[in-house]
Amino acid sequence: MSDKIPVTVLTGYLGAGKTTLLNRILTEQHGKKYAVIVNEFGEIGIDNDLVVGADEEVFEMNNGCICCTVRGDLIRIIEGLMKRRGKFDAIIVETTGLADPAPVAQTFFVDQDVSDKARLDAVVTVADAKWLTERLKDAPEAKNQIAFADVIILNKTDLVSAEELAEVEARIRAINPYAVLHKTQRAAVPLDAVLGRNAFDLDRILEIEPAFLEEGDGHHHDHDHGHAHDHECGPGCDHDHGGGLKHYHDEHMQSVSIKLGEVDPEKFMPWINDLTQREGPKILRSKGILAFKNEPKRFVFQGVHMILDGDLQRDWKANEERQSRLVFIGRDLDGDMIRAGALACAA
Ligand SMILES: Nc1nc2c(ncn2[C@@H]2O[C@H](COP(=O)(O)OP(=O)(O)OP(=O)(O)O)[C@@H](O)[C@H]2O)c(=O)[nH]1
Repeated sequence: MSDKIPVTVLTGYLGAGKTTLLNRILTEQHGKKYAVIVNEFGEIGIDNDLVVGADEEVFEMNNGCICCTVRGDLIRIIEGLMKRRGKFDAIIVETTGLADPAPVAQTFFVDQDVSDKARLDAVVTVADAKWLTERLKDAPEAKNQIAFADVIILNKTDLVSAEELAEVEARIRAINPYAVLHKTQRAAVPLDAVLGRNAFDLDRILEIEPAFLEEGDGHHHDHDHGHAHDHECGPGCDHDHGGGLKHYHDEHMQSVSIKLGEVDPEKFMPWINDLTQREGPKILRSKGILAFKNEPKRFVFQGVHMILDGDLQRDWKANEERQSRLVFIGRDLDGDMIRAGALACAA
């Protein structure tokens, strides 16, 4: 048991602060070596590029339905890591904001090879104090992420009043009275609040999810995809949720990914500001790494609805192509309009 490698699953809805927390963990003086596995919604990997850390290795899982392709991918990556044992002290899995944590957590129990060598240390859920209340109404994944958490990081307390904070905390407690909860700005928590918790409690999960340990028969899928449209699970999906929580895949969620060359900041800044102000309610998440003309540093922007952040970060490396990449995630996005607007910012 004790020589099993601990795995921390980092979850939380789009833009809650998972990468912020991950970077905080990785930049702290910990003297440990972590393997980081990220799984991103959207065609162009941006997140893995924003994870800092010279010592860590970052592995990217495929996009897609976490219960099918991604789970196979997760197993494959972990098995690969196991072959190189001794090199890592722990594994951290950052799931997409749209992922249901159940199938990820389940992997550590139902897959024999994985469960022989790795143990789920804790599910850590980052919650956005500003937006969680809204998401609990329209995004079942957000609720499941809270329900499954052993540790909850209630982040972005700077964006809400004391009353709003108390309200969102009460909502969290109504779903999950057990998790240890930390209120933070910029996900500032001590490392030991998140790692090495030995907190995953299978009995509690079986109470809320009685079928958690049951592997499906490989054909039967009764997880609810949120609407009438039938979801085709790919081969290899052996995932079956019985009773307990409802599990959804939000198939209305789209991502628009754009690549272009150098960008003119004089065009880009007003465009992105205007776009996120106008379309902010629909754009749940936006992010990009931009090559501004005549600028040696990479400009990184991050948006959650209409709240935008952006700054110049590290230099472009000599061997790196000066390419701009943008991703927008949301419902009912006008992809053509967004794409045309972005391309018009070319330098
Ligand atoms: N105001 C405020 N902004 C924050 C805080 N923590 C993180 N952010 C910002 O929120 C945005 C999203 O943070 P990320 O850490 O990228 O969120 P994420 O959960 O990894 O996002 P996805 O992986 O896309 O789902 C970034 O612009 C952060 O700088 C906070 O405590 N307060």
